[in-house]
Amino acid sequence: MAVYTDIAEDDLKWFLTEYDAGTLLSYKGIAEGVENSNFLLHTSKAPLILTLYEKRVEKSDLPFFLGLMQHLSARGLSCPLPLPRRDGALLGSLSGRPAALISFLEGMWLRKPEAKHCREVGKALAEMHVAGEDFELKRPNALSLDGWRGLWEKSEARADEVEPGLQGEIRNELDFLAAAWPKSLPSGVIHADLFPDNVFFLGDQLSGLIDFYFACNDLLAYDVSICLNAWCFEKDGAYNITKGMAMLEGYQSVRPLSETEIAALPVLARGSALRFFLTRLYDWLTTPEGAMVTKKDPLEYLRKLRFHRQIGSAAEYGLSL
Ligand SMILES: Nc1ncnc2c1ncn2[C@@H]1O[C@H](COP(=O)(O)OP(=O)(O)OP(=O)(O)O)[C@@H](O)[C@H]1O
Ligand SMILES: N[C@@H](CCO)C(=O)O
Repeated sequence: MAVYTDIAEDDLKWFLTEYDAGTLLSYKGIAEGVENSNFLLHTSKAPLILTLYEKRVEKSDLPFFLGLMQHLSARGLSCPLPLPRRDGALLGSLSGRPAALISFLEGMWLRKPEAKHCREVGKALAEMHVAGEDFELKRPNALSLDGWRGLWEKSEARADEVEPGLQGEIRNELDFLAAAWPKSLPSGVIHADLFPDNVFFLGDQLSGLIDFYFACNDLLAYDVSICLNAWCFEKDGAYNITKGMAMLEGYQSVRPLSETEIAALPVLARGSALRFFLTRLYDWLTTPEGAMVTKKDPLEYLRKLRFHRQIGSAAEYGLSL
């Protein structure tokens, strides 16, 4: 579930008076998601999403996330649009949490994406990268090299409980990535978490991107590698080159990758696999048994990391070089 904070109906009604959002007809908590508390609201005007930001989200980052959605939406990207309050602010407060109302996006996320969907995702990712070019706010990626090391240090002592030998393997990986990480690739605003549950489709048509709460400034091709990891592997752990090819073609139909970006893909994919391995490992080791949050399997990302280690060139991802 992801309703960490409950809301009282009267508080919500009071909160809504700050907006031109109509009167409350109904509301319910949304079970999906792990980071924040989300509610679906029906008002006399429109369906809306209410998000209460929980402790892992820095309040000082919220203007970046909400401003980015506004910016991308103004440039034609389909993503939730934050509703301004009557005083113009995008952020309010409810049940002691920072809170925002955002537009409801029609569609569903795909449990079994196919190559044609991967192509759409690649294209939408590139469109987001282009639309983000003139976004003025900046947010460094807290989950890049330095952040990985910090996260690892919190889990390291217990890592071998998850798989024997992990301690040495991950230490070596961090050292490798610190030495090999590309320094001068094109950078800009990246989504940084564009997994299937953050992309909505209506039929086969992509209807929008959600969940910009990891968005930041980083290497654009790193975002591509996140999507290859999240979309192009099968449940049995095998890389699906047809999906990879479709995703990369979709991306390059909007923003062609440079030769240096292409050459860096295997290293970037190792980094992004490690990033999701580490956050999942930390959650795995720290989420108490019985908590109502579904823990995600860190080993899925360890297997992906091992796959990228034996990649010889980006052609193996489905790129025609
Ligand atoms: N704008 C929106 N329109 C429609 N549904 C939405 C919208 N925003 C969120 N949702 C619903 O709420 C769920 C959780 O949202 P979201 O992924 O942003 O939460 P989160 O807690 O930040 O999750 P995550 O674990 O992915 O970081 C989504 O899967 C979707 O069902
Ligand atoms: N997409 C992340 C979780 C939310 O950020 C994962 O699958 O580990």
